[in-house]
Amino acid sequence: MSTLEQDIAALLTKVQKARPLVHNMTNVVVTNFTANGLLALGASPVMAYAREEVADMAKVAGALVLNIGTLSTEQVDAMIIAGKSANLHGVPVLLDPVGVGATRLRTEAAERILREVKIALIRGNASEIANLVGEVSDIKGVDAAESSAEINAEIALRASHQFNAVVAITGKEDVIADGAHYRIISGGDVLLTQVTGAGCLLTSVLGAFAAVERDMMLAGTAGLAYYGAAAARAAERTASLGPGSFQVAFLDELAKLHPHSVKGYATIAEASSMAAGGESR
Ligand SMILES: Nc1ncnc2c1ncn2[C@@H]1O[C@H](COP(=O)(O)OP(=O)(O)OP(=O)(O)O)[C@@H](O)[C@H]1O
Ligand SMILES: Cc1ncsc1CCO
Ligand SMILES: [Mg+2]
Repeated sequence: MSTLEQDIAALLTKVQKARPLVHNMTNVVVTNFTANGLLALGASPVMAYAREEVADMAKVAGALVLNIGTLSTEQVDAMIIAGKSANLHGVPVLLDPVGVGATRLRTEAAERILREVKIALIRGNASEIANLVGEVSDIKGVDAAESSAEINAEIALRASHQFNAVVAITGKEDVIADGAHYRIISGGDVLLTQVTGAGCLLTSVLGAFAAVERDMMLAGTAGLAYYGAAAARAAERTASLGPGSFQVAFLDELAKLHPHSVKGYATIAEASSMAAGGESR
């Protein structure tokens, strides 16, 4: 195994042993799926929203995940309280900017969160991250328009500079960037697009990895690779049956993940920044 493969394998074991508490402030569509997905992975989910308690919950969590999928102004106020508490106590904060660019409320909420809270990792689809960096990109509700991995890598690098955070853009291929480098992770299955909240759960899964690893580029890479591998494994068994069977099998595969599960099901390609030629190493 390469060093990176060894590092991400060690991280999966760490998540499974530590069972990190992930505090999710997420949307009403995906709440149950997110909790079950985190449990399957081996993490401990908690959802807490009241402004009176979020600072206390974020303080004791391993990671805080902010997801604006069904936001209200009151909820964003509470997210900022939680985020500031997490920042104060060294708890990594992740942002899923669901539907940014689709409405002014969403765009302004994401901008406000990024201004007032130090975000360690942002994960969104191509349209969401493009809109965050001020690129005009088609967004239909919460779903992304088509984009290529190379264009996404460039946008992720830009976003990571702009927000001083690691940025993951997911889609057919996932990219993750830390300002200087990016990686392209291939895995997953198109059936994930038929399961609502596949992206939202992924952000929370990245939260579980971020809880046990301070290097967000490494934590994010591990989360993307294992998530993609679990989906590919589930699709192998259930693609002919449809999205319902796939969703169940996917949860099962998250629960069955072991350090070697990525091999043959997801690949990680490493590259330096586009300015340096974007060569694979
Ligand atoms: N065409 C595809 N083929 C394989 N995997 C895919 C494809 N599209 C998305 N995925 C995978 O689906 C997961 C969710 O990514 P996606 O970009 O669809 O999130 P999203 O748009 O935020 O989803 P949602 O809003 O439903 O939560 C990722 O693991 C990604 O790799
Ligand atoms: C469908 C949907 N609408 C708002 S959030 C959400 C879940 C996927 O992001
Ligand atoms: Mg999403």
